[in-house]
Amino acid sequence: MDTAAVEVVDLVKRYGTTTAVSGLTFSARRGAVTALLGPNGAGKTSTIEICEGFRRADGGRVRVLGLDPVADAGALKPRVGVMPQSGGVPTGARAGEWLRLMASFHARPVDPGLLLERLGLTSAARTPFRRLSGGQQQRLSLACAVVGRPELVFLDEPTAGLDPQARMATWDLVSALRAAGVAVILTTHHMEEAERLSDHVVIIDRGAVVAEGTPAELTGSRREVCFSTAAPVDADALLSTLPPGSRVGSARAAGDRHEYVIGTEDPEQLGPEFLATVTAWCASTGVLAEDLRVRRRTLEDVFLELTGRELRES
Ligand SMILES: Nc1ncnc2c1ncn2[C@@H]1O[C@H](COP(=O)(O)OP(=O)(O)OP(=O)(O)O)[C@@H](O)[C@H]1O
Repeated sequence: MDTAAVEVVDLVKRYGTTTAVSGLTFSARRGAVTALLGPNGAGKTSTIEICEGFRRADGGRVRVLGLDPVADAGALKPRVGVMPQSGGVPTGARAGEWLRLMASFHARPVDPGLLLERLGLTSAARTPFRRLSGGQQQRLSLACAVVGRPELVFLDEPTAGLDPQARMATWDLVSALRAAGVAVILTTHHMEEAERLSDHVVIIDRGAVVAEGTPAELTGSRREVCFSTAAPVDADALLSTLPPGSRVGSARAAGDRHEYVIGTEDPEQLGPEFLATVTAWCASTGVLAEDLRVRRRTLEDVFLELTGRELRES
């Protein structure tokens, strides 16, 4: 079948006078990871909860596996896994027992013991949900979402608050789901998570899509030269020694340092010679460029350029 896993067209969601989602359109392919990336309050959870059938839209059209998430909820339930941002498990339920119960509702579940092991939860199998750490609760919730071998899973902020090891385990599981042909839709405000995991990134701000594409399409596979100095430098003078199309991406004071980002319009231009020209100019003007490096443009940079604001929480 060729239909998208999820199709959202002109979605609108209001809470009283707040418009949380205002005309949002995107689609997510089967067998691919789609990330909804945006800052807090961008409308990601509202969107995903409408797709899950938990909330009703005030406008627009949503199809999940070709069906209506509210009218066809019964048909979708066994085919779709949901990991909410929090909750979903009774506080007194023991982790292992709850997961086995969830598995029993499905015709061909994953072995709950293996899933617990994979997510580092084996030693917590007999612990009631309320006694699990926040990270363990999240991983149990993820296990519940995938135990029934769904065709599509929604993961709302799956790694928020996880330690690096648990985050890796979650990322590995998402990659394995994708390899098994599952469509994964996740929300995140971590650009690294979106970049590392996703085939398709939908950048959302104030309830609407501001850009979308593969991580490489969005960042343009661009590189930039960054460095910092103790005193301000004449960036225009530096630019005059660089090839046409070079530009100062940013020049700003950060504490008692001055930080510079130099880029090019044509990604091919930023090679070894470009870097040598920067360092030669620094040498000729007596500037010590500290923390000098060539880095790839990130989704964070893209978001900043598009909205003038930072993606990360302050
Ligand atoms: N139940 C609700 N009642 C009133 N306002 C709400 C409700 N849920 C969300 N909002 C508001 O709608 C906007 C979008 O919220 P939403 O949770 O969808 O964004 P988000 O991108 O998922 O943010 P976060 O990363 O913080 O979860 C915010 O301004 C939020 O305060």
